[in-house]
Formats: sequence, structure tokens, C-alpha cells
Amino acid sequence: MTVLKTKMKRNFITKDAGTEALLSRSLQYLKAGYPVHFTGPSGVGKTSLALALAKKRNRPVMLIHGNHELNNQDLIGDFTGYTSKKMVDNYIRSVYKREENVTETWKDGRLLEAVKNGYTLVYDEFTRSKPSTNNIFLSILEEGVLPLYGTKLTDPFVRVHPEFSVIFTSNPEEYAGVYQTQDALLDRLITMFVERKDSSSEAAIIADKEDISSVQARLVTDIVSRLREKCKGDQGPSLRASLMIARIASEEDIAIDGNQEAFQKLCIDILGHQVSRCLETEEPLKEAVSLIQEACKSAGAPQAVKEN
Ligand SMILES: Nc1ncnc2c1ncn2[C@@H]1O[C@H](COP(=O)(O)OP(=O)(O)OP(=O)(O)O)[C@@H](O)[C@H]1O
Repeated sequence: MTVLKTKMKRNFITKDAGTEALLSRSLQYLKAGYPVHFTGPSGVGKTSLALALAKKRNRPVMLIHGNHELNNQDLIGDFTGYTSKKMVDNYIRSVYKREENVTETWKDGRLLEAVKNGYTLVYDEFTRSKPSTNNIFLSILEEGVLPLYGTKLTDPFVRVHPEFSVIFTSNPEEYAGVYQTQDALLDRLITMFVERKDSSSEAAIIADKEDISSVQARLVTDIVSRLREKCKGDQGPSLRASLMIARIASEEDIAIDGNQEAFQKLCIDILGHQVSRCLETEEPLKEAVSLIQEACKSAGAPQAVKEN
């Protein structure tokens, strides 16, 4: 179970006005009692944004990851076994009394725990769970109750704590492994699109998180943005790839210099497969390698990068 009750280590950086504004609007919606839903392509920072927003509420945070095997037992809870209590009374030698009590042990599911205690629930990638599993959120969001169906508990439902709130994240529906969401659920959420940041905002995040300068960070994000432009739609390498390049280069002492072979090789290893997947040519991998080399060379050495 993932309950993030203590201070979250993950550093969320809001250096661009767009992210700052999105965060503050989302907080207003949560305060007004509406669940917020962040959607957008992979690696744009939806989960990070959801966790940063959850942290602002100053309530314990419960994190659930959507997956097709998630079910009502995980969410509501289940009987996990038996507890037995045995009492043997042999105080008087001739009298032997034995009493045994067996009770079933119940363990609250993650959703029930969050609902009862007024946690902030971050339901990451919720469209990876089956729509039938997510139906339970309809009663929570509409009637303010969590129905305890399918359990042997005597209460039919649990009332939702007034401090309880939910933040959902999802990838768009064309992504592999996601289910279509029922309109009834989407209708109850405030859905906001999280867009890719521009090269300079991504560079600010990287320079903050990794041990490299802002000029070096900008060189990395410029290469990645240039390659992203070759991909259609929202495909292509994300901020995650730029962070990988920055971290490995810094830890392995690889000079962040587009003219250096070692750096080009690092970029090819990290970006090659992703770039090749979004190219519609006869030999996508070969084409991806030459595009990466070209992007590295035109970025050149860090001092050649101009800050905006
Ligand atoms: N504003 C930010 N500040 C700091 N780090 C960030 C920020 N935005 C994104 N990141 C970093 O970028 C990476 C991708 O972010 P995240 O996992 O939140 O993206 P996502 O959109 O949820 O991706 P996916 O859809 O693949 O799950 C992570 O390493 C995260 O720490």
C-alpha cells in the first residue's frame, strides 16, 4: 500500500507560468470539492503535478496506480484470514475447559482508508483499470458514499469524509493498455490537459534536479525538442529522456557537448528507439541515428547555446 504520509521527497519545480497557473487553478477546484483530472502525453509531468497538488492540501496522500487487475478487494478491502483465540481453563485438576473463538480479519482497502480518513487520493493512470472497477467512483463523487458491495460487512456503505479529495491522471485514449472511460465518470471530473513544456522550461527543471548547469541543460533539451519535432502528434522523447541524458552524463563524466562522440552515443542509446518508432521510413532506426547525430552537431558545445 502506498500512503505518503511523510514529507514527499519528489521535487516539483514550477518555474514556468503555465504550470504555476495550472497548479493554482487545480487547487481552487479541489477546495471547491471537485475532483481534478490531468491528462496528457507520457512524461509531461502529470504524476508529478498531481503529487505536488496533493501535497498542497496538507492531508495524508494515498497513491493508487491503475492497472487491469485492480479490483474491489484492493479498493474496498477484504477478509484476509482468521484470528483464533483459545482459552484453556484447567484451574481445577478434574475440570478441563477449552474455549475457542475464531473471527475473520478484515483489512481496509486503499480507497476505503482514504475515504474514511479524508486523505487526498492520487489515482495515477486510472484508465489502466477496468471501467467496471472505476464505477465505484461514481457513488463517491455523486452521492458522497462508498458502497461496500461484494463484502460481508454489515454496513451497506461508508460516508465520504469531508476532507477527502481525488486527483486522477491518465494518458490519452490512443495509448496502449488503456480503457475508454465511461462518460458518467468523466462528466464528474474537471479534466485539464497537461502540455509539453518548451525547451527552456524543461531545461530549468533539469538544471534544478541534476548536477549540470543551465546552459548544459538547455543543450540537452534543445536536442530532444528538435527530435520531438520530427515525430507526429504527441509522440517522441519526453522530459524523462532529457533527465536520463543529464543524469548519466553528469554521473559518468561524459562531456555535454554535441560534437563529442561519447555524448552522441549516449543520446543515440537513450533516444534512438523512441525516435525510430515515430518515423515512417524504410529504415527508421538508421534514420533516427542520423537525426540524433545531426541534432547533436547543430547543438554543438554548451557555450554555443544562447539562453532566451
Ligand atoms: N515540474 C516538474 N518538476 C520536477 N520534475 C518534473 C516536473 N515535471 C516532470 N518532472 C519529472 O519528469 C519525469 C516525468 O514526469 P511524470 O512521471 O510526472 O510524467 P507523467 O506525465 O506522469 O508520465 P507518464 O504518463 O509516463 O506516467 C519524472 O522524472 C518527473 O520527476
